[in-house]
This record gives sequence, C-alpha cells and structure tokens, in this order.
Amino acid sequence: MPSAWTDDTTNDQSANDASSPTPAADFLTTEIYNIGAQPGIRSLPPSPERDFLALTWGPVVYRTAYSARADRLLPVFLRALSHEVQAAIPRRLPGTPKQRHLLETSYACKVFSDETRFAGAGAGAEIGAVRRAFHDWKRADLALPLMELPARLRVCLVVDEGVLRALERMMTTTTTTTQEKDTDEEAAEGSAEDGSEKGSGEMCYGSCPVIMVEENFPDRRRRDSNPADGEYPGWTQNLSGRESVVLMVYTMDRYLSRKRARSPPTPPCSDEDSTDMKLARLASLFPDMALDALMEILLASGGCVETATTTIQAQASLYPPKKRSTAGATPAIQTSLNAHMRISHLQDQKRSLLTRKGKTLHLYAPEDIAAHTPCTIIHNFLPAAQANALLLELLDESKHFSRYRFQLFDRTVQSPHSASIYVATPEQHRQHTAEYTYGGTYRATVRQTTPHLRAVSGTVQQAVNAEIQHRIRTVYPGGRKLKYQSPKEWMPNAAFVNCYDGPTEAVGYHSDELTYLGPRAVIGSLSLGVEREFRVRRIVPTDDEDAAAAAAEDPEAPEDTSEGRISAHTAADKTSTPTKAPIPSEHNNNNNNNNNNNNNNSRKSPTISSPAAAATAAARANAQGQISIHPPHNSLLVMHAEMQEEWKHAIVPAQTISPHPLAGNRRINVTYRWYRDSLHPRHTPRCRCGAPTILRCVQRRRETRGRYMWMCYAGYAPGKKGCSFFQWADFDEDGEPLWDKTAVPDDAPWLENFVEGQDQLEAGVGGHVGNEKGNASI
Ligand SMILES: O=C(O)CCC(=O)C(=O)O
Ligand SMILES: [Fe+2]
Repeated sequence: MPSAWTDDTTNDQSANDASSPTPAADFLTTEIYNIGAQPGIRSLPPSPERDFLALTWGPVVYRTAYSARADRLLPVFLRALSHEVQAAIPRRLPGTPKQRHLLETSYACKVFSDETRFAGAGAGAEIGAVRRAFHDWKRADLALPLMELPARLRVCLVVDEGVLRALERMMTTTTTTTQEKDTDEEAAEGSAEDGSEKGSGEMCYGSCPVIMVEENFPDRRRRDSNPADGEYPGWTQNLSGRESVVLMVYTMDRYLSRKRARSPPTPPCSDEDSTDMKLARLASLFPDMALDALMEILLASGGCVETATTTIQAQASLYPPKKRSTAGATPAIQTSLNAHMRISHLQDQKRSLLTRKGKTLHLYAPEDIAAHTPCTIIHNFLPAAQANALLLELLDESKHFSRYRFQLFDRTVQSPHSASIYVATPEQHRQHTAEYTYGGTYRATVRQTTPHLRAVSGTVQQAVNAEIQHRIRTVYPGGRKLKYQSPKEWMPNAAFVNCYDGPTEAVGYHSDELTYLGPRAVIGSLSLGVEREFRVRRIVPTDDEDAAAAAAEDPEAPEDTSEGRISAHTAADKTSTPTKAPIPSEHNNNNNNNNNNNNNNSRKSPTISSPAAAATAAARANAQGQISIHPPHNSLLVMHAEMQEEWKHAIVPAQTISPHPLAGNRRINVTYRWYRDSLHPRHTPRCRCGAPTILRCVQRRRETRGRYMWMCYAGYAPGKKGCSFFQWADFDEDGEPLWDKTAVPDDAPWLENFVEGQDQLEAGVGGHVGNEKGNASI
C-alpha cells in the first residue's frame, strides 16, 4: 500500500498540508478517501480488492492481446501509462508537495488478464465481452451497488493488439530517430527515474492510442445521466490520445467524452409520498431486491419511483443476475446477511444460529450490525471536512495521552493504548481527577474539551437519541425501553478519547464501567483514522452453560473486569486461546435478599485472581463466538442499552492495517458518555477501605442475573489491596438509584455538558425530555 501514507504524520504541518484545499486535495478526497465509505465498498470484507478500491486510484485495465509480443509489451505499456499519469499530476491536479506525493504514491492500476475470456476482445462488437466482465466484476464479484461509483469503476481501459502495435511502432521510431524529448520536464524526469527499459523511458506517449470504455451509470450529480433520458444504459468507447487519459477521466467532470444530446427533462415525479411509501412501492415491484439496494437507487433517482423503476429494469434486462462468484472470497466472512435475516425481536435466537464457539463472524452492513449485535453504526457520520478536522485535532492532542496502569495478577501493567478523558469545565476537570475513580484509581490525564470535540458532540447527541428511539421502536420487546434504561434524553458530558498507534495497540475484552453512567447506559463511539476491528461477544450464559455453571465452583467470575482492565495482548482472542485477563473474584450471591446494606463477607478478595481462573472465564465467554465490526473512519457506533451488561467488547490487535492518509497508522476513538448526577461519587457507597465502590451487574448466576451490586475495586489499583465489600444496588424502573438522597448535601456543583447553545439540540429527534438539573450536553 502507498508508502506515503505511512509518512510521519505526527508532523502537524505535513498532516495539515495534506488537507489544504487544492485540486489535488479535492481529488484525493473524492476519489480515494471517500471511496472507502461508499455504500458497497465499505461493506466489502478485508481483502486486497478492498484495499485497491479504498486506498488507491488509477485505471482498471483489460488485456485482450495474448501473443508473446504482448507479454513483452504489456509491462512497457503499464510503465508508460504510469509515467504519463505521474507526469500529468502537477499539471492537472495542482496541490502541495505532500498532496502530490500522496497522489503519486497511491496510483495503482489493476489488470485483468484472462486469455480464455478476453482473447481478441479488442474493438468493435467484441468489446461487449470486456464490458460484461467489467460490469460483473463490480456487480457480481464485489456486489457493489448500482450507483455513484468512483470514476475508476465507471471507465476501463482495454489494451488490445492495436494498442500494443502502436506502442511498439513508437518505441521503434523513438529508438531509431533522434529522440523527441517530451516537452514536459516532469515527464522526462519521471522517465529517467522509473528505470524503464532503454527506449521507452523518454518517449512521448501522448500519441499512443488507448481504448477507453465508459459505463454510463446514472449519476445523481448529473441530470443528463438520468436513465429516463433515453440513452441509458450505455457505453461509449474512445480511441484517445493517451496523454493523461486516466487523469482526464477523473478530472473532466468525471466523464469526458460522452457528448450526449440533452434530452427533455424527465417529467417530475410525484413527491407527495414519504420515502417509506416510495420504498414500499419499489419493494412490491422488485420483491427480490434488498431494501438497502432499492433505497440507494431511489436516492440516486432523486426520490423518483418511476426513474428508479426504469433504472432497475434496464439493469435487469442488460445484466441478468448471475450467481455470485465465491472465488477469492474470504471464508467465514459475510458481507451482508440481510438477504437471510431481518431485525426482529428474536435477535438472540437468530444470533445463536450465526455465532458459534470460537468463531468470529464479520459483519459490515449497518442493518446486519443492528440485527445481530447491541450496536448500530452510521457511516459517513460527519461532513468529511469536519471529521478530518476533528481527527487532526485529536492526533495533536494524543501527544498528551497516557497509558493507565493497573494490576494484572501480581504484576502492574500498562494499558495497551493511550487515552485521555475530556470534560467541559475546570470544575469537572477537578472532579474527574479527584472524585471519580476508574478501576480503583484516579485518572491522571483529564483534559478540557477541544473546539472540534465540542462542536461534534451536539451532532452525536442528536444522532444517538434518534438511534435510541429507533432501537426501542424496532428491537425492544413491546416497543418499550428496557427496564432501568433512562427515559431522559441522552446528554453526553464526558468524552473518553483513545489512540491506538499501530496494529499491536488494542484494548482487551471488557464492559464499560457503569458506576457513574448507571444501568443500561448508552455510549456514542466515534471512530477516526485507521479502521480497526471492534469485536463484541455476548456474556449472558446459555441454558447449557447455566447447567454447567451450577455445577462449577466459580460460577460468577467474569472473564475480566471493567473497561480497560485487561492484559496488553488479546492475540489470544484471535486464536481462541484464553485471554489473560484479571478476574475480580466472584462475589457470593447466595444471599439474595434486597438489603442494600448487606455486606457479604463470603465474597473472595478481588485480588486473588489467577491466570487459570482467567483462562476458564475467557473460554466460557468465547463459547458463544464473537462478532467483528469494522468501524471505518468517520463512523458513529452506538452501543445501546443492552451492551454493557450483556456483552463485552474489544479492539483486537491487527495483523496488518491500512494506513490512513491523515492518521498514518493511528486510530482515534471518542466515546461520548453521559455521567449521571445521581451517581456522582458523593452518592455512591464507599467500601471498608474507604474507596469508592464500582457498579457491576450479575450475569453468570441465574438466580441473581440482572441484579446490580456495589463492590470494592481498590484491589485493582497498582500496589493496593481491596476489601471484600459488596452491597446490592437497587434502581427504579428508569435506572435512578434508590437511596436516601436527603443524606447528601445538595450544594455540590453539578455536571455540565459540552455544548454551548443548547437550542440547536432541542430540535433533536426523540424530543427534549428534560434533564437532570438542566444540563446541556458536552
Ligand atoms: O476504541 C474503541 O472503539 C473502543 C474503546 C472502548 O472500548 C472504551 O473506551 O471503553
Ligand atoms: Fe469500552
């Protein structure tokens, strides 16, 4: 992959330089950075093909000449083409040196070479074989959607005998006559450097013909590409001088050569129906098509059902559906499950069919993620420029991040990534460093929120509230919120920012600490930079496991502790061998009464965890298999109310990563959280060590499953010993703690959120339901 993307982007100047607004930056954004997030491409499983599509630009070439001479000339042609393109970059796509470097190094072409399929399919009628192959590669092999493909997927080049003959003539002429030096200095420099064979390096290839074939898919940005205009679907073919032909394809309004007569405008479609209604009409016309595909076509047709219908019919007649090729597919990876499954209330039952012991199921499509995990994902969440600005801001901030230390059995270890908490005010800063504890200690790195972090939190707040409401309507039993879930509007007032620098940085399986968020907490998680694997696995035992657990000695020991308290590896997860996670020892739940003040001394000390117990717990947690999500740059993952109690999540180490143009090897993740005033440490119980306790939920033991408890966590702080304090925690239906609030003085400062100008949020989906003490959000 492009070496330039591994450049030292810790240098702010270079990172900013890469995003300065120039034609080159514009090109990089539209043709590369945004491509990975395009519908379809973003749903491809990790593969060289996806990297090619998401990280490079350049033409797709079909070779139709297969003689010995062609074998010799094709590499010359490709080198010459690359040379032409490199030479044309500064002319056609001016930009900063960094941008130019990125453009130069991310150029890649893909050559299809298959004598049995393409031999002789050069020009004229036979070009149809190339068209069909090009089309099938995109539609059947890659399963890309119909619309809005990048330029390289709408134009292919054909190298036939004629093209190579012309090239050979030029080479002969060039080597036998006085060399006609390319007027373009850049071209000459490039050719000298590229090591081309003698004679090809300094030729002027501008006059070498190349066959260019365009597929005229409708493009929502071009009214005249509407299929209802009459000429759709169509292909055109050019014999063009090749100088910069590839760049011309990209730069000249995308499709340069098609001189189509403008048809009279399409009669306006009725716009009275809602999108749902239109979608329903399309679905009834094309019952075999997936709803998301229909939605994409509908959007690309400007919301017009008639246009969408014509598009689909034209596609169907030209390219009847072909069985999807499995060649090259990665085993055990599903790109989309929605052909088989739809969201319903039977999630668990369906998931159990999907995930199996020790196996990882990779999900990409948002509807699959929503159906089979406790998360929803929104791709392309922020405007691209805002996401990039936030990323750059946080990359800069990350030099202040720290690794937290925690006790792992008898060792003190560091978190395998760095992080910082962000809050809105100096008062909150004080509270987060001196009052809130995390896994038994105070956090050293707490920082005041940054401009972009703050600006984005309003958007996150709106989206998360909308997703919560949607989840309640479509997934939760009876269309009602879960027991203990807050009915109030979700209002983030702290952000945890993590930085994973390189493939080995990770965070092990954990659930996020509920101590200050309360039961059924929702968290908004924004991913920026490098795409990494976010894995989830369900920890609620199945009936079989219940039976086994009942017979076991240590039925309640969780696999690991709350967030971040896990070893620095998780390679174990990849191989299904047990994770070495610290285990807070079981609290004994035999005492199942509701006495909140009942300290149960029969609980073992939390520090007496052992690697063997961790292994058992990890193996148990692995029994139901795991699901892998791949949040791309600029995606918002909402961890819904069922997540923290019933699932664990991790960022697993990667074997390889695809560098991000701005972030290099780094991934930044922001989790927006809503700290509840009613769970401020001034309220929560203290243990016998005098330390604040943490809130946990019982999952393993059937009799007490779903109950919450306060427990001592001091034993997880480096060098400290904990006590065996344990107390049941009770909440009302809405997750508000049931304790004597009058005992707490009410003059303490309350939490404040980030967002200035609250009015912009009040229009948010789900309505403004009110707020504890009128907080605004982060
Ligand atoms: O980086 C991520 O996506 C997850 C981070 C996380 O789990 C956490 O901060 O608790
Ligand atoms: Fe987490």
